Amino acid sequence: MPLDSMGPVYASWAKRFNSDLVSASALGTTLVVIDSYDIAVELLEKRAAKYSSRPVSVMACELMGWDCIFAFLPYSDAWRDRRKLFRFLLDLNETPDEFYGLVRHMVGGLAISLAYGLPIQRRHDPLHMVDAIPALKHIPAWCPGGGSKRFANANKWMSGAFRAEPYEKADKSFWHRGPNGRASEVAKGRDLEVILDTACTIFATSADTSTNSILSFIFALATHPEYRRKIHAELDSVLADRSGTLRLPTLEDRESLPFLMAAVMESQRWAPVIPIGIPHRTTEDDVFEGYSIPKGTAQARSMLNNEKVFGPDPYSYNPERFIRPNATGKGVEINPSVRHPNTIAFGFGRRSCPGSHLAQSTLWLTAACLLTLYEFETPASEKANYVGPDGSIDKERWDAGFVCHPRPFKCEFKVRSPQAAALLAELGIEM
Ligand code: HEM
Repeated sequence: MPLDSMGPVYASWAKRFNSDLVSASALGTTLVVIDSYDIAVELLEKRAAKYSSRPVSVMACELMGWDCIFAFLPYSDAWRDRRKLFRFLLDLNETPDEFYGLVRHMVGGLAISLAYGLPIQRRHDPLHMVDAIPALKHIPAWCPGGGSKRFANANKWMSGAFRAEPYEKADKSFWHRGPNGRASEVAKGRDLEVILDTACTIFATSADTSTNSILSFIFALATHPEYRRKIHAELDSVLADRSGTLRLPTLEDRESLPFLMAAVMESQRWAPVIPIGIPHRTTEDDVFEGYSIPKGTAQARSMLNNEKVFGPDPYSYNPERFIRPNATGKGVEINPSVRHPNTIAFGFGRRSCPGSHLAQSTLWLTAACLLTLYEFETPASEKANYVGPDGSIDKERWDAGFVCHPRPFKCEFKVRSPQAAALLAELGIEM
């Protein structure tokens, strides 16, 4: 059973056995790999009452102390309570180089503000946890045992620090947030454990995932300058006024920037942040098209690199797979007949990602602002380390555990035009 690069391995099983449903057993646990969107919907959504628990991970929960993150809890009242409070907190807010650290800091700060209502300073925040995002990638996705106890102990302090330290600092913000005291009413009626777990879950689940999705996007465009140039032209046509003065993009611009949207969609597909999803676990025996799926079976997915869904060369970065000429024939638009990767990337049914809208907005807005202001590219001397002669990315470049991200890569940023420099100056950012 692979513990690394699971997405591509599971996809290769589906291909080898020519089946959208492949089962494997190890250490007394059965795992079913689903390689079809329709089957995932049928089992994980339509039969959600049976398919919404999680495999018990001794390593993650008991040894590392991550059971405070409700993403790993079985389907239970404890999970329901935390998930309800999570929704409330989101609604309330509505809304190895330097750049690695900056992306981490930005996303970590957003997560802390959401979870605890604390403002985050630009860098070197006294709330140092922002820069020490929990290493979700180390958590074995479904394996009930496994992993070293020494490693687990070394990580256990993190869940304590993530849970207790910021809460103490934010305590007041729960009781005083909002002019009508809505937060106070909701928070006061709940057990402190639920509040601590929910806030810590927001931070733990959003920071690592969003950071990695942004880093993958930067990596994709740093190694594919031809697409970056197309996006720059598109941004200029939408964001510059007649005199050439640029403005920053907003979420309302999404539809007017189809190529940028396709580039974002393709980076989510090409480098899935959670390549096999977080496995679900059945709580009752089931039968699907003659196959028996016993109680306790874990299900993982591997569909984002599926060529039946997304077309040929699924391991190549190619935003064009999502676009088609528009009605005027002069521009392009998103092709609605190709599946949107978000319908897979954020999971299925009752356990699907409750932060998906926030994650999508964060990724799109970061991508749009970065490209409006900067050019970035891997230095020519480094390129051969990342990209093969056929344009494909070396698989060794990915740290492909449970949560996937590009390994540290070199990337040079420069302000892309005098108009971009003027916009930065207007924003008060000194160059
Ligand atoms: C690119 C970013 C992200 C990706 C790709 C992602 C993906 C996922 C996936 C695949 C799952 C498992 C779904 C399933 O079991 O069917 C999940 C669960 C979860 N996600 Fe996300 N996520 C992202 C960002 C976020 C953010 C920003 C937040 C919080 C603000 C968040 C909060 C959660 C939580 C709490 C769960 C557990 C849900 C449960 O077990 O009930 N995620 N996410």
